[in-house]
Amino acid sequence: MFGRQFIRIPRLARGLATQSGPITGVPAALHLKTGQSFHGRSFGAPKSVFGETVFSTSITSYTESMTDPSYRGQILVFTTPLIGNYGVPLNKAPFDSQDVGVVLESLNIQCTAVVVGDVAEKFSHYTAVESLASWCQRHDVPAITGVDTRAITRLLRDQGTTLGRIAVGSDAALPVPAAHEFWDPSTENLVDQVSTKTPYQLNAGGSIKIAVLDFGAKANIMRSLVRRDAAVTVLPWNYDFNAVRDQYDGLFLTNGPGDPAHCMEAALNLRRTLQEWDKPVFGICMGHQIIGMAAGLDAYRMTFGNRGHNQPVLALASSGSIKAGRVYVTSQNHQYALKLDDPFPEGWEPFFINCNDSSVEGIKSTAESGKKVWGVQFHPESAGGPLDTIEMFTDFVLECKAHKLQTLAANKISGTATIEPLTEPLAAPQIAVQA
Ligand SMILES: NC(=O)CC[C@H](N)C(=O)O
Repeated sequence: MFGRQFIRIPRLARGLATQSGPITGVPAALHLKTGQSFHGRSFGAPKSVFGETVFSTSITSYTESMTDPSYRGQILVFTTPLIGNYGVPLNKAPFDSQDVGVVLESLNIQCTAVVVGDVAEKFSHYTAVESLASWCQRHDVPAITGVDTRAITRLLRDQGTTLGRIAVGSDAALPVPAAHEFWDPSTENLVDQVSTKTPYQLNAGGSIKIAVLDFGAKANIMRSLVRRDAAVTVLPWNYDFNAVRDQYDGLFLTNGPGDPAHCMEAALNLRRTLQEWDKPVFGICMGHQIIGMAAGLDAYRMTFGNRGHNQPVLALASSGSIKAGRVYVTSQNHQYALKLDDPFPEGWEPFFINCNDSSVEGIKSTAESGKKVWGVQFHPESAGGPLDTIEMFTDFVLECKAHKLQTLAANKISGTATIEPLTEPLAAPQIAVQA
């Protein structure tokens, strides 16, 4: 009914559109450990890889998702059928006090491979410098198009996250490998592969000092702290923060890939911190799981992880900008969760719960505990949005400032320090959602 003339691209858009890198036409397949195969064409690196097959329901931000270190070891299936239409930006920013050296979430593609229904062969965006295909090829990441991602998603939604293989070229015609041949990324400490090896600083002149334990941080977490005038010191995931904690006004624990059980060392260090130190602590995703483990909760592997930018969570308690009884739409990427123990460990309470599957989405220290500790399973800073909970960063920074002021005032009374004036109120965060 709709002839070609009705979907013609206007002249201007045609001018902006750029040819993609080559879609090779080489055969490729997704093989699942459960025996199913999906056949399509390769548009990425000409090699075969194993990984954990997961799906994301995000409609935008394929570039942010693919550079999120939490996707390490995973074959990422996008449920949105057309991927690649706005290309890939130049992933470099000045490494200075205002930014963290990258435009996306990290410098490299972090997922093991991508699976899309229909890769865009032309792209158009004012920041784009290359196509999704050429980006994958340059980063040696296999990618497959022309498969029924709806069927794959329905399968994963029924049987849960499944180990898989992207087979490219002649491998695509081979039968599904034997079960024991599939590589299981959860057996490895992936955090150790993506965490910084040496400490580094951002925005050294900031008005409060935050230590960040890096489990595989998304760059937008650092930006969200720096934009609120925090001086940020990024430490390796297993750094013993207790040795340096007196220098800081707050502690932040980032997201990160894989099974949190591999990071028990960090949870035990944190347990001591929480017992002996009363400054604010905030954790996101893996960081939230580590806080929970330090508090005595168990983490478990979910059959169906949550990945996408449309996960609704219900606040069970009020704190700062968060109001009990409200539902917030959040960005998520996780396979593990904290158990909803009843009763919760003393001094702790559930903060958020997922509206779809009732999993724990956040915990916090109780008012009676005298502590200021929060962990959330979702990503308040999500670069692809939504930003419903972004003000949790402001809450954290303000709590760090308030604690600093109280300590200085107490020391002044005891004659051991002078009071530094608080800097002017925090400017409204300037968060630009990247295309
Ligand atoms: N984004 C994250 O930090 C993920 C946490 C953990 N790797 C999980 O899958 O649950």
